[in-house]
Amino acid sequence: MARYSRLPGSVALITLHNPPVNALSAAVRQGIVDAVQRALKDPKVTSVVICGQNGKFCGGADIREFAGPMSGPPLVPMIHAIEAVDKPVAAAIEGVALGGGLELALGCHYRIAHSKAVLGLPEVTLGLLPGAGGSQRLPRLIGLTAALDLITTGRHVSAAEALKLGILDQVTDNNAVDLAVEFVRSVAGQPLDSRRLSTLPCPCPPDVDSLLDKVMSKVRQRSRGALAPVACVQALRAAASLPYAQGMEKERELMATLFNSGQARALQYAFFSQRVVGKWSLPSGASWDNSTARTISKAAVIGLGTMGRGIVVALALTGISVVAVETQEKQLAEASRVVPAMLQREAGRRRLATPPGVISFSSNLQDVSEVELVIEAVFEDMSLKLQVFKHLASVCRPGTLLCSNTSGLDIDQLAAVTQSPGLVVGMHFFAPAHVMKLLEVVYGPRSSPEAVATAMQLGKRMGKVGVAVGNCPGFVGNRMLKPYLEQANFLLEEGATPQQVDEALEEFGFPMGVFRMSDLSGLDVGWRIRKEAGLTGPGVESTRTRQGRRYSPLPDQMCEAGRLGQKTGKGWYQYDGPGGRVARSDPWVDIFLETYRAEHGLVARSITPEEILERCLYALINEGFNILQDAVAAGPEDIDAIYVFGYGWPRHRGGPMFHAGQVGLGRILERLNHHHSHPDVPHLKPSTLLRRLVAAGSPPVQKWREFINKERVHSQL
Ligand SMILES: CCC/C=C/C(=O)SCCNC(=O)CCNC(=O)[C@H](O)C(C)(C)COP(=O)([O-])OP(=O)([O-])OC[C@H]1O[C@@H](n2cnc3c(N)ncnc32)[C@H](O)[C@@H]1OP(=O)([O-])[O-]
Repeated sequence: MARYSRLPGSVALITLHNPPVNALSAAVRQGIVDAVQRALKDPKVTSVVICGQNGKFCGGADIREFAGPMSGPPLVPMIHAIEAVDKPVAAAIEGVALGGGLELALGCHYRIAHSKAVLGLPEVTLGLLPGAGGSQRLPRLIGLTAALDLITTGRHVSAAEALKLGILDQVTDNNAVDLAVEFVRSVAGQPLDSRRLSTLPCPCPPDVDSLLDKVMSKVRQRSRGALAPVACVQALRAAASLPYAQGMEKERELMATLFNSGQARALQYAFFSQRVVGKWSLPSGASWDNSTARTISKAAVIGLGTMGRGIVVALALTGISVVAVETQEKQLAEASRVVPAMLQREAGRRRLATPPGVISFSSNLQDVSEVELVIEAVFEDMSLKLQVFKHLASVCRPGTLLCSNTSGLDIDQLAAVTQSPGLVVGMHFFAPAHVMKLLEVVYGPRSSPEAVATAMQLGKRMGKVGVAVGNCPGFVGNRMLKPYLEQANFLLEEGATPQQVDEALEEFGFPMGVFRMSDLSGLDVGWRIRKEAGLTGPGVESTRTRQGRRYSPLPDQMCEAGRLGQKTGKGWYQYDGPGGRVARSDPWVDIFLETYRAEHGLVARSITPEEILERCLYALINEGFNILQDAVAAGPEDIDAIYVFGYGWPRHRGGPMFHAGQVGLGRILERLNHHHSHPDVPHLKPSTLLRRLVAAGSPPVQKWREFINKERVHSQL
C-alpha cells in the first residue's frame, strides 16, 4: 500500500509501504494512484514527495507477482500520470531505488537521495528490460552512452555516481525526505516542462550507430544466447532514434517478448534460489534461524598455492586479520610478494579505499595458535591433509574452527583426527577464490550447527553465495561434474572432436566447453585423482573398463604424452606456447583419437550437437537427482545456485535442475533410458527420484523439496 499524509504547509507525502523492500505490488500501485489523485485534487497541496517506509525507497516491481496474472493498475500509465502532474513531485530516495523503483523516480520531476542510497536498473539480470519507461527516460536524462552501460549491465550505482551522471538533483548525508520536502516547497509554482523527461531529446554521440553496434556485439559475446541484454540495446536504439511515444511502443513490444520467455522465468528463479540457499537447513533440523554463528576477527590459511592465496585475499577484504602459513620457503616468498598486490587489485576493483585486513606471513604452523578459524588449503592429498589437521588440533586453542578447502575429500575423516569433530567443516572455494562467488560449506555427520552457521556467515561477509552441502566424494559440484566429463570423453571415443563437444556446450551458453576448460585448469589435476583412486598408473591394465565400469583412458594418455593443457602449451588444443590462452585445434589430437579408436576397434560415427548436449547435460542432471535423493543437497535451488555461481552454467537457463523442469522431466527420463539402453553407455541409469517425479506427474521445481520430504517419510527413496 501507499500512505498519504499532508505535511504542515502545502506538501503531500506519499509513503510506499510493502516490507521488506517496498516492492511495487498491485496494492502499492493502487495506493500510489489513489494518493496522487488526492494530491492533485487538494487545492491546498502545491507539491508532492514520494518516499519509502523504513528507509528504503523501492526495490522495483514485485518479482513474486510475475509468476501469476497481473492485477492492479499497470506501472507505465501510473508513472505517466505522475510525470503529468502540474505540481512538482520529488522522489526522496533512501536505501534503494532499483528497477521499477528508479523508473518511478524518473517519472518524478526531481530526485533527492541520501548519500548511502543505491540506484540502478537491474531488470536485465531478471531477463527483462526497464519496461516502465526506464529504457526511454534514462537515456534522455543522462545520455545514450551512460544509459547503455547502466541498462545492459544492470549494475547498481552509488548516490555519488548517480549525482555525477545527472540522475539525482541533490544528495544529502542527512534526512533525504526532509530535504525533499524543503526542496519541493522552494520550487512550487515553477514551470515543470523541462523536468518531464519524456519530453526531452535523447543526447547521443555523433557516431550513434557504431556505438550501438559495438555495445550489441559486446553484450552478445558477454552473455551468449541471453535475450534480455540484446533487447535492452534494441530499446535504447529506439530511444536514440524515435520520438518518445514510438520508443515506448518498442519498449512495450520487447518487454512482452521477454516477459513470456523461459529465460525471464529462469533468471527470476535464479534470483530467488540465491536467497533460498541462504536459508540453509541440515537433516538434523538445525537451520539458519535456529543456529548461532560466531563472529570471526582473526583467521589463518594453511598452504599458499593458488587457492590459499585467493582465500587470504577474500578474508583480508572483509577486515579479518589473517595469518598466512606456508612451510615451503620458496612458495612463501612468492606468496608474500604476490598476495599484497592481489589484495590491492581486488580492493580497487571493488572500489574499496584501502584493503582493511592485516596479513602476516609465516612458515611456522605454531603461529596459528591464537586465531579463531583456520582454513586448510594444502595440496589435495588425504594423508597430507590428515597430517595438517592433527597438527592443528594440537596447536590451536580449544574451540578453534577447523575448515578444509578440499574439493571432494572426506570431511568426516579429517574431523576424526581432531579433538572437536563438531568444529570441522569444509569450505570449498572456487578458483580464483577472491573472485568466484560460490562457496560450498560441507558438513559432516558430526559438524555442529554453530560451525556451519559460522562458515555460512563468513562466506556472506566475503560476498560469497554459500551453499550448505552434505559430505560425499566431490560434494555437489564436482560429484555432478564427474559423469559430465565422463560422457564428454566417451563422445571422443565414439567419433566427436573436442571442438565439436565444446561448440555444442558453448552454444548452450557455457562460457567455455569442457575440453577448453580442462586445458585451462590443467589435465594433471584429474589425472592425479584418478591415479590415487587406482584407476590409472603403473600396473593398471590399459582397458576401457576399470573397476567394473566403462572408462576412457584418453585424458590419462594425454597427460602421459605431456599434454597438460595451457600450462604446457598443448592439451586438447594447441596454444602459442606454455601459458598461451588462445586455443587452436591441433591435428595431433585428431590423429591421436583416430589411432586410439583403431586400437580399440571403435568406428567413428557422426555425433549431433543434440546428442552431445543430452549425453553431457542429462548425465549431470541425473547425478543432481541422485544428490537430492541422498539428501546431500537440501533442494534443487542449492544445486542450481552451485552450478550458476561456480561452474559457469548459463544463468539465463536457471541451473541444471531448473533446466530439467523446462525440458520436461518425462523427456529427460526418456532420453536417459534411451542412452542407457545403448550397450556402450552404461552410466546413464536414471535416478529413482527422477522416475518418482515423472510418475507423480512432473511437479514444478518449486515443489520438489516437499515431494522429496514426503517420499522420504514414506520410505520411497
Ligand atoms: C514491470 C516493469 C519493469 C520493472 C521491472 C522491475 O522492477 S524488476 C525488479 C527490479 N529490482 C531488482 O532487481 C531488485 C531486486 N532486489 C535486490 O537486489 C535486493 O533484494 C535488494 C538490494 C533490494 C535488498 O538486498 P538485501 O540483501 O537487503 O535483501 P534480500 O536480497 O535478501 O531481499 C530481502 C527480501 O526481499 C525480497 N525482494 C527483494 N526485492 C524484491 C522484489 N523486487 N520483489 C519481490 N521481492 C523482493 C527478497 O526475495 C527477500 O525475500 P525473503 O527471502 O526475505 O523472503
